[in-house]
Amino acid sequence: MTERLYLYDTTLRDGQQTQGVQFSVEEKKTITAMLDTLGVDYIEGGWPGANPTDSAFFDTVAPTRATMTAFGMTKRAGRSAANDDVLAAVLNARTPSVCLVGKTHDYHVATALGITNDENLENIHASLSHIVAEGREALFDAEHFFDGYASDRDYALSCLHAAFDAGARWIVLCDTNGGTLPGRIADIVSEVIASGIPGDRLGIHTHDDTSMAVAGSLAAVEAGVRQIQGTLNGLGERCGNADLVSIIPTLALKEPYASRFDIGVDEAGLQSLTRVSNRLDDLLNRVPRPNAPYVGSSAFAHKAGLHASAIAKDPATYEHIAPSAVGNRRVIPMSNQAGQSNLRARLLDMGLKVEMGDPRLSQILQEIKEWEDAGYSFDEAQASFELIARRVLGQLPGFFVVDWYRAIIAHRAGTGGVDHSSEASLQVRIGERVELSHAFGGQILGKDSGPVDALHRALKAALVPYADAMADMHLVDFRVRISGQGTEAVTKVIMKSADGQGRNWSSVGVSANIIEASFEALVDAVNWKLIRDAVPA
Ligand SMILES: CC(=O)SCCNC(=O)CCNC(=O)[C@H](O)C(C)(C)COP(=O)(O)OP(=O)(O)OC[C@H]1O[C@@H](n2cnc3c(N)ncnc32)[C@H](O)[C@@H]1OP(=O)(O)O
Ligand SMILES: CC(=O)C(=O)O
Repeated sequence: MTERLYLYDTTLRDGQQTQGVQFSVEEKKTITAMLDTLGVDYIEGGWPGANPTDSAFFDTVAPTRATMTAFGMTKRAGRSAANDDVLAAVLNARTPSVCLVGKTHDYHVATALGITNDENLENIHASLSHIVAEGREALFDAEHFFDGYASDRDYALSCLHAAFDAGARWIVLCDTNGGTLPGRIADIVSEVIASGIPGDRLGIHTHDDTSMAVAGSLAAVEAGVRQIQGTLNGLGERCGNADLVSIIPTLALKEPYASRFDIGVDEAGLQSLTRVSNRLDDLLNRVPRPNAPYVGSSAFAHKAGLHASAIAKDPATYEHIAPSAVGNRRVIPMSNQAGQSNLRARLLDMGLKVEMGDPRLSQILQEIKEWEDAGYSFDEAQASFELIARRVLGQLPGFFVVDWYRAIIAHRAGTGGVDHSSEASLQVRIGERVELSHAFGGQILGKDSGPVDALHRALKAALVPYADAMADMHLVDFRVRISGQGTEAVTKVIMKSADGQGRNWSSVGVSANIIEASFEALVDAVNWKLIRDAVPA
C-alpha cells in the first residue's frame, strides 16, 4: 500500500524570481502544459496583481489537471483581510487553490514588517481564514520557518498553528535563505509533527544555497512531510529551489521512496523528464547543463575506456538507472581516455560495424590521441570524431573542398551606425563545379554578428547542390577556450549545431587564429550534417 506524496511546482513563481528569467504569458502557458503532462499535483502560476504578466496569465490560462494555485502574501496589519487590495487581487484570479506567504521569524516580523508578533499572528489567521471562507484550498508558506524556529521556537510554531487553525490544507515549511542542513530540517519537521500538525498537512520548500535543497526536501519527507515544492531545473531566487527534475526520478525510482510513495507521475511522465528539462532551457535560451543529474547529456556518458568496456558487457556496471527511464540516452564519447570498447560502441552508434581486432581501430585511437595532444577534444565534439573515423575507414564522402576563404571586420567610429560590420568571401569546389560566394554577417540579438556568422552564411550560400540540407541547419552554441600561454597559445572552438529534424551535434576546431579554428569547426559541422542527411543514423 503506497502513500500519496504531492508535488507542488513553483517554476512560474519562485522560478521567475531567478535573476535573468522573465517569462512571457505564452511561455508560462507552455510551461504549464509541460508540467501538466509531467503529472505534478499543483502548479503555482504566479502572483496575480503583482505584475501584468501574472495577471494576464491567470486570466487566460486553460484549465489544468493539476490544481492551479495563485500566490500572494498575508494581509497587512491594520486592515481586514476582505479590505486588503493585494489579497483581493490574488483571490480575483479565481484559482481553486491559493498559497499565502507569511512571516514566522520574529526578527522579520520586527524588521521587515515593523509590527508586533501578535499582529502578525492575527494577519496569518485572518488571511488564511478568508481564503478558506472563499471556498479555496488554502496553503500557508511559512517564510524563514527554520531560521525562525532557531530564534524563537514557540513563536515560529504558533505562526504555523495560526494558519492550521484557520483551516489551511497545507502548512509549507520554507527554508527561505537556504542555509539549513538536511539533518536539522528532519529534526525540526519531527518537532512540528509532535506539536500537533500531522505530516500529511505539511509541505517543504527549500533553496539551494548550500547545494542541498534536494537532500533537505528528502530529509523532510523521511521525517513525515507529504508535499514537496520545487521547480524545473532548480530555477529560483538566488541559487535556486529544490530541483524537481532530480526529485521526481529519485522518488519514483529509488528506495525507500519508490515502493512507499505514489507521486502521481506515471511512466510516460517520467520518460518525458529529459525533454521537459531541455525544453525549459530552450525557452530560456540557455544551454542545458551537461552534468545535470538524470537528464544532462553527460548523465549517462561513459568516457573512460574501462567504464565503456564494462558497459558493453552490462550497462548496470556503471549506470545507477537505465537512461531510458527518464528519457535520456547513453553516450560513449571518444577521447584520449578511450579504448577499443568506446570506439566500437561509438562506431556502432553511427551505423559502422567494425570487428574487434580490426587494425583500423588502433589507427583511429592513435589519431584521436594525437589530435587531442594538439589541443582538440572529441568527447564534446562527436561530429569531428566521426569525420576522422570515417576517413580512416574509407567512408568519408567528399562533399566539397574549400579552395580559399577571407573574412573581414570593419569598425568605423562615429559614423552613427554601420550596416554590416563583418563580411566573408570564399570559393568551394563541389565535384567539377566551382562556387564563389560572399556574405555579410547578420544580426544576433539585435547586434551585428561577427565574421564567423558571415563565413557560415557564405559557406551555406556556396553549397548550392546542398541547399535543402543547409536550409534547416543553424548554430546553437559557440564556445571558445584558450589553452597555453603567449605565442604558444592555441584557441579551441566548440561549435554546437542543430537542424530542423531535432538533431544536435558538436564539432571542434583548433588554431592559433580564432577565425581559422571557428572555420574548421564550421566545415566539420556542415560535413556531418551532409553525411546525416545522406545516411540517416
Ligand atoms: C520568500 C519569497 O520569495 S516570497 C515571494 C516574493 N515575491 C515577490 O516579492 C515578487 C512580487 N512582488 C511584487 O511585485 C511587489 O513586492 C508587491 C506588488 C507584492 C508589493 O509591492 P509594494 O507594495 O511596492 O511593496 P514592496 O515590494 O516595496 O514591499 C513589500 C511590502 O510588503 C510587506 N510585506 C512583506 N511580506 C509580507 C507579508 N507576508 N505579509 C504582509 N506584508 C508583507 C513589507 O513589509 C513591505 O511593506 P512596506 O512597504 O510597508 O515596507
Ligand atoms: C515562500 C518562498 O518562496 C520562500 O520562503 O522561500
